[in-house]
Amino acid sequence: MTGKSLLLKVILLGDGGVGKSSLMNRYVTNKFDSQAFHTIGVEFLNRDLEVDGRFVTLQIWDTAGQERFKSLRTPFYRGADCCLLTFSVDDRQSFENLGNWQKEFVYYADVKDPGHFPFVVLGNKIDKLERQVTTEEAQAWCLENGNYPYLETSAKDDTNVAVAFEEAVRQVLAVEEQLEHCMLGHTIDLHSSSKSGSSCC
Ligand SMILES: Nc1nc2c(ncn2[C@@H]2O[C@H](COP(=O)(O)OP(=O)(O)OP(=O)(O)O)[C@@H](O)[C@H]2O)c(=O)[nH]1
Ligand SMILES: [Mg+2]
Repeated sequence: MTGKSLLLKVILLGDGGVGKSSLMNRYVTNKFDSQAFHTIGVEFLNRDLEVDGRFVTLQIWDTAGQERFKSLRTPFYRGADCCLLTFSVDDRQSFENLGNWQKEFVYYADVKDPGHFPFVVLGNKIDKLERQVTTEEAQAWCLENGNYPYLETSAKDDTNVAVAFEEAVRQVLAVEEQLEHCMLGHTIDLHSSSKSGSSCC
């Protein structure tokens, strides 16, 4: 266990109305507003947590999903450590737009290696009875598009909300550990006569 707290920026993206602000507010303030207003631009809240013995300050950036606010949200993508691609299970269009959100993020965050960037997909509003997207098709999308973790949440009922943010932290820490491992591999390689040890990057 390390005593130093790590600041991680995670960003919530997805269509207007899927529940991004509700997820952030449920996680940070444990409140739910059934009459929430659309977000204009971006807002952020912090929460401290401990995941697998690591102390983390999670800086959660909540963005406006409506198309007319695109120019207000995209400047805030840079520097994100993890992207939560969010849709609502009762809104098929929001699921079909996941790929556009992924592309928008990669472009404006200037992600150099999208294949290794930690995305997590959230299917929100699972408390609703009338679903338009099944768990299986969401899982299939995640598998095909980068083997991303998929979690089904309800900001209303507080189902899997903490689990979703903890998963985001785990994904970032896993990438960080992989990088450290690669750097260690290179260090060893420099002092070794063999060419092994640098194949992971
Ligand atoms: N039943 C149910 N309703 C939810 C849930 N999450 C959010 N809502 C409702 O869905 C509506 C939209 O939620 P928001 O959190 O404002 O959605 P958003 O993604 O932030 O929308 P934008 O800010 O426009 O991008 C609100 O009326 C919420 O109360 C949920 O898990 N279940
Ligand atoms: Mg919002």
